[in-house]
Parts: sequence; structure tokens; C-alpha cells
Amino acid sequence: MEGNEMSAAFENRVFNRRSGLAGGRMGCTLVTGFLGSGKTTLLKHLLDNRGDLRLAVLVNEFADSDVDSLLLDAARLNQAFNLSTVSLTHGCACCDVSGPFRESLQRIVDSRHNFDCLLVETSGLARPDKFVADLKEVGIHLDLTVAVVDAESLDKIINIDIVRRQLQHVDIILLNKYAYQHYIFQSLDLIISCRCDLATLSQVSNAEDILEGLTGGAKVVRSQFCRVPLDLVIDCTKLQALDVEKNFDSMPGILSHESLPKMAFRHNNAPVQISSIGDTGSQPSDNFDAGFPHGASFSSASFETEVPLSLALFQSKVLNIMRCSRSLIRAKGIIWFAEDRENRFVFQWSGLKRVEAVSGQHWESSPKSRVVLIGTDNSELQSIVLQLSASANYQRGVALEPGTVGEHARSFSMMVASDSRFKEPSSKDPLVVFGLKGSPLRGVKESHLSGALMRLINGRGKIFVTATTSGEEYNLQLLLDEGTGVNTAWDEIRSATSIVISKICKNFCPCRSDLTAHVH
Ligand SMILES: Nc1nc2c(ncn2[C@@H]2O[C@H](COP(=O)(O)OP(=O)(O)OP(=O)(O)O)[C@@H](O)[C@H]2O)c(=O)[nH]1
Repeated sequence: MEGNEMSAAFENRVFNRRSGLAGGRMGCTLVTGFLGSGKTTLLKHLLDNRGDLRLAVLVNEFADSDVDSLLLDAARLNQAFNLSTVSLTHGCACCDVSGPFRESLQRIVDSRHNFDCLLVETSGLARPDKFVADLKEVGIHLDLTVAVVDAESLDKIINIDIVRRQLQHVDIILLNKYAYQHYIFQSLDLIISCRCDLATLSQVSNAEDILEGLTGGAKVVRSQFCRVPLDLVIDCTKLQALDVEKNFDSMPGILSHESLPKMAFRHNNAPVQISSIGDTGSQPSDNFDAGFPHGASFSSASFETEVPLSLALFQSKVLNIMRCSRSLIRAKGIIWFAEDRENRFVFQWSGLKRVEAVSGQHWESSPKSRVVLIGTDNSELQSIVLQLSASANYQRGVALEPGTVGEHARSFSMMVASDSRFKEPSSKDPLVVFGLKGSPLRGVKESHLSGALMRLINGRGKIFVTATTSGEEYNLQLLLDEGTGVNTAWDEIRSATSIVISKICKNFCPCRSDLTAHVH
């Protein structure tokens, strides 16, 4: 199917939906991929850009805590559309997911919402083929199976049996965590190439070779944060007239392929339903199909608390033990930090020890931390949980010496203020708030630069920064406790900044740049 035909079918469907014409049967896309590859990121992208498409989402979690629904903000979205949230945990699809999964499917089929498409996110340790029979049984036609692959870490995980199984029988592979080659037209005679993400070009071409050998013909598409056109992963070409009651807004509208990304900024009211599916077993055991190395291989641990965690202890102890762990594969959750109580942080650990802690939201209900860990060694997971609970049970005075922290923060702020690549720093006691300047003239957003800086700094592991976002504004936050020397922190940030800027703004002539990002 040519891209243009796909887009036309997609637009027709949206047009038909809006004008009350037959919209066709509900489509279905199965999203698979190993832990942390970017499946939830893809769902978020589809939800943010869904326009008038009515999407139902089912999320299958491996761990016994339903963190993905929190990350997708399921309760709020469902409440807004008066839909109930089904929370079914313990999702390990190597086990029999049939019961709860089939029930959830039936509810979606029976619902009055006439969804255009059902998106099923399998857990990172799931075999996608386990879901296919259930879809068929309730009469849902599976249009596409999409696998998301972390381009940076594929060569490290390719020998895991489940990863190979996930890549069999897929239609499309998103080779993710790869930056497109963007071209910014500074003037007619100058083209600036701009790329910055995790995977290098050689990793990407190596990954492409591996995937070609394994899948025999799946379409491989490079992506960053899974930002792909919707019609690549939602197939609207096989629609038949559907005989259902319709009572839609008759206002016609045409959704063009090019305008899709802009819809992220538009408030719209297409309904979304999100739930988690799972099975009845809490942990995988050894009794599964031959060849699947779970049971002894993968386990999960969950941690929950209603008291805030000390950021100081989190960065010095929890992250330290996580970084030293050789068996931790994935961690994710929502965290309430004592040093920044009003913000709700989304914490992510994935791939090659990549760490993110980003907040863009205040708490809507009582604050509560919830973290899920997945790895191959139970005792290591337990040690991490112990450190998490120690950082929740801290005595504030023990964790931080306010005098020293304040002094460090002031010295650090002065250093940031003296570097023109940075915005004016501010203080949110005990944190220093800072960030890189963007370049509106050249279309380089501060969120792009500061986000890349956060990922690089946290990946190198010498210091830890959190990020807060609000609209276009993107700030980093640093807590300088006794263990973090001001000069060490500043040296680390300065050197990481030069790398980020030189990657993102490769070939910029700094002398002609409004981005005060000189790398000479
Ligand atoms: N740098 C970078 N990070 C990415 C990209 N795509 C996703 N991530 C990050 O990778 C981490 C894991 O992404 P998720 O979408 O939660 O991965 P997942 O496959 O749903 O994870 P599980 O459900 O646990 O299997 C998050 O921190 C994302 O922000 C990308 O293209 N580049």
C-alpha cells in the first residue's frame, strides 16, 4: 500500500466519521516490543494526535502494579468521557491472558462508543501471538502488528528468546530512539543538519541488519519518540460499511496528513478508553512453553508509599544501587519527592541505563509514589526496594544540611548565570532551577536542548537532574547535597552542554547564531 493511498483512506475515515457516514468496522493494532522500547510513548503519541478518531486502548502490564495507566493518565481521560477504567494487573502474557483480556475486549465491542480503532499494548515480556486468538474470538480483526525496538540496545537484547518471538509475524517495526536527520533552512544557501538522540548511525544500521535477518520482510521505519504518522500504525484501508446507529456531529472536516502533528496542541473531545489487562498469576514461573526464558529470568517488584521520598537519598542511594545493578532491566513509576512536593514526577529507567524524571503535572489526588522494577535477579530488586523505602523513611535533617545546600545552590546559580548558553537560573529551595536557551529563529526549542541535556547527564551517571515542563518552558532542577560538589556538578553540566549543542546544532556557525551556544 502506497503512503498516499493510506493517507487518503485515513482521511476518508475521519471525514466519514465527522459527517455521519458509515465509518467501517473497528480496526485493531497490536503494539509489541521489549521492555522500555517505547510502546507507551507510541500510544501517547497516537492519543495526543488522534483528532476525531475514537481510540480504545488496552494495556497489558507485566508487573502487578498498573503504572502504564498512570503514565497514560487513563483515569482522567476516562472520567472526562464518562468511561469506566478497568484495572487488571499481573499481566504477564507468557501466561494465559485470555480471561480478563477477552472480557475487556467484549466490553469494548459491546460499548456504545463505536471506537474506530483498538490499540493493544502488550507487556514488554509478552508473546504477541497469545493475543491474536482472543481478538479473533470476539470478532475483532487484527489489522496490524507493530513492534517498537530500542535501536540503541537491540544488540544487547537480541538473544533473549522473547525478543525474537516478538519480532516474528510483525508488519511494521519502529526502530526507535533514533533522531531523524532534520534539516533547518537557515537561509536559501545554507542547510543545517540537526540530530541528537541515543542511537548512533552505526547502531541503527546494525539494528536494521539484525531485523532484516529476523523478520523477513517487515517494514522498518526509524523513529524518535515514536513520532510517526498515524496512518502508518492504524490501518484504515480495509474498511467495510458498518451497520451501526450513528449520531455524530454533522460538521464535516478533513484531516490532512501534514496537519496531524499540530493536533497535539488542540483540545479535542474524541473518547479514549484505557485499561490494563492481565492474568491471574503474580509472577512468572518455570512452567511455560519451552524456549521462553522467563520464570528464572524475569521478575518484578513494586513499591508504593504515601509519604514523600527524599530526592537527596533517591539520587545518592537509590540511583546508585540501580546503576550498579547488573540485572535491572526496567523501572518506571510516579514519584512524590519531599523537595518538590507539588509536582508529580514520572520516573523512567530503560535501555542502556537511561534515566528520566520529568514532571509536567501537579497532583490531582493525594500524592503517592508508585514504582515498578523488572529484572532478572530477585535479590537485586529487593535491595532497590529497600533503598526506596529508606528514602521514604528519612529524617529530613539527616538527609540535608540546609546551610550547606543553600550555599552550594547560590554558588552553582552564579556559575550558571555567567554562561550565556543558559537562561537566568532561579531557586526553588533547596533546588536550583536552570535550563538552556532555545533558538526560535532556527526552530530549536529549549525543551529539545534541555531534554537532551537531561538524558545525557543522567545517562552518564555522575549527577542527577530532574526536569519540569510547562507549555513550551522546560527547566532542569538540581539538588546539590553534601555528596555533590558544586564544581564537579558544574563541570559535568558544562561538558554535557557542549556535547548536546554540538550534536543538535552540528554545522551551525556560532558566530551567526542567535543560539548563544558556542562550542569553540
Ligand atoms: N531518548 C529517547 N527516549 C525515548 C524515545 N522513545 C521513548 N523514550 C523513552 O524510553 C523510556 C521508555 O519508554 P516507554 O514508552 O515507557 O517504553 P515501553 O515500551 O512502553 O515500556 P514497558 O511498557 O515497560 O515495556 C521513556 O523514558 C521514554 O521517554 C526516543 O525516541 N528517544
